[in-house]
Amino acid sequence: MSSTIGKTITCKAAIAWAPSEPLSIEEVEVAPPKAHEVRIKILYTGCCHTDAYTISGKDPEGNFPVICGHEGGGIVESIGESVTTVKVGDHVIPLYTAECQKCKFCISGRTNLCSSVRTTQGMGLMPDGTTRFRARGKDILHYMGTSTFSQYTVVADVSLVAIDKSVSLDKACLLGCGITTGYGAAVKTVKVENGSVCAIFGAGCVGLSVIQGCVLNGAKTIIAIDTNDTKRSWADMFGATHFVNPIDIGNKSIDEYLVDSFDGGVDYAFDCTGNVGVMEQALIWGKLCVIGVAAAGQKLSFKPFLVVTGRQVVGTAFGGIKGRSELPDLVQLWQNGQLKVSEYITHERKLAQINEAFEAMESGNCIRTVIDMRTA
Ligand SMILES: NC(=O)C1=CN([C@@H]2O[C@H](COP(=O)(O)OP(=O)(O)OC[C@H]3O[C@@H](n4cnc5c(N)ncnc54)[C@H](OP(=O)(O)O)[C@@H]3O)[C@@H](O)[C@H]2O)C=CC1
Ligand SMILES: N[C@@H](CCC(=O)N[C@@H](CSC=O)C(=O)NCC(=O)O)C(=O)O
Ligand SMILES: [Zn+2]
Ligand SMILES: [Zn+2]
Repeated sequence: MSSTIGKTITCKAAIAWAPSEPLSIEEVEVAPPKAHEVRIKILYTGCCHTDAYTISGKDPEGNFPVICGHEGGGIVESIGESVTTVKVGDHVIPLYTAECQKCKFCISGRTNLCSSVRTTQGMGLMPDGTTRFRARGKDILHYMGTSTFSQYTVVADVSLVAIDKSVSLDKACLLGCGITTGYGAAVKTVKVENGSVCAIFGAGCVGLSVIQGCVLNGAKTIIAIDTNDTKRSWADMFGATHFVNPIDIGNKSIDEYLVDSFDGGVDYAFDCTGNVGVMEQALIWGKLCVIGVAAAGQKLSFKPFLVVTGRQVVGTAFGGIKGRSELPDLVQLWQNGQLKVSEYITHERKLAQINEAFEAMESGNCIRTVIDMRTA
C-alpha cells in the first residue's frame, strides 16, 4: 500500500497566479481524494492552445490562481470512498469531458457533454464545491476538471479513463485533447462519408487530426488551409490531398477560391483556428463543424439565407467522444497503426521549462510539446 494514501502530498506544479503571467513552478499541497474522487500521479502532459487561451486572460471562464493542463497521462495513486471506476496503479487519462453514464445527456445517445460535474468544473472546483490544491497558504483552483500541470492532481471519478498499461503515457497523454478532438470531429460528430470533399481550416494538432479522421473515413479530397506555409508538409504527412495558403490565392477570398476550384464548394468544412472570420468564410456549402475556441466576446454571424439554402453549422467538444466508453477504442486504433499519435510531438520539456512550451506554441513550428512531469 502506498505510504501517501490518505495524506496530503506536497509536489511541484505550474501555477497561473494571474492572467498573462508566466506559470510559476512551485510547491503545491494536494489533499487526498474525497468520496468519488481519484488522485493521480501525472507523468506527462501536453500543452494545448486552450491552456494558452485561459492563461492569457481571454477566457471569460478563466479564474485565478489556477493549475491548468488537460492533456495528461498518469497513474492512480489513491482513490476516495465509493470509487469503482478505477483502482490504484491503473494507467489513466484525465477527461475534461466527464462521462457519468447516468445523466440525461449521457443516456441521450446524442452528445458527449455530461452534466454531472459541469457547474463546479466550470468554477474550477471539485463536485463538492471545494479545491484540493493549496499553495502559499491559498486555495488554488482546478482547471477543466483535470489540472494536469501538477505532479499530482485530483479528479472526479467520472473524469478519467483507464487505458492499457502497455501503452506509453508520454504519447497517450495527447489523446486527452487535441488528437481525439480532431479525429472525433470528422468520424463521430460529422461522420465524413466515403468520397467526400473536406476542407480543414488550420493544420495544427486539431486540424491534422481532422485530416486523419477524413482519411480513415475515405474522404476523396482533403484540403488543408493554413496561413503558415510550414504546415504544408505536416498536412501532406497526415494525408491531405491539397494545401492552400490563403495568402497565395491573389484577389479571391478563400471561400470563392474553394467554390471555384472544387466544383461549387466542399461537403464538410472544419474550423480549427478559433477565428470567427475564418468560420464565416468556411460556411461554403454542406456542413461546417466549429472546433476552434474563439476569443471572449467574439460572435459568429452569417445570413440566414445561407442555412435556408442548406448549409449547416455544428460544433464539437472533444470530438463528440465519450471518454470513458470510447477513448480506449482510439488507443486501440493507435496501437493497430491506424491512428498517428507520436508524430505530433515536436517538442519535449521538463516541468521546470513549461513556459517554453507556450513560447514554442507562438513560434508557429510546434505541433505539440509534451512535458515530462516526473521531475521539476
Ligand atoms: N472544441 C474542442 O474540443 C477543442 C478546441 N480546441 C481549439 O482548437 C483550435 C486549434 O487548436 P490547435 O490545433 O492546438 O491550434 P494551432 O495553433 O496549433 O493550429 C491552428 C493553425 O491554424 C493556423 N491559422 C491561424 N490563423 C489562420 C487563418 N486565418 N487561416 C488559416 N489558418 C490559420 C495557425 O497558423 P500559425 O502556426 O501561424 O499560428 C495554425 O497552423 C484552438 O482554438 C483550440 O483552442 C482545441 C482542442 C479541443
Ligand atoms: N471557456 C471558454 C470555452 C472553452 C471551450 O470551448 N472549451 C472546450 C474544450 S477546448 C479544449 O481544448 C470545450 O469543449 N468545452 C466543453 C465544455 O463542456 O465546457 C469560453 O468561454 O470562451
Ligand atoms: Zn485542449
Ligand atoms: Zn453524464
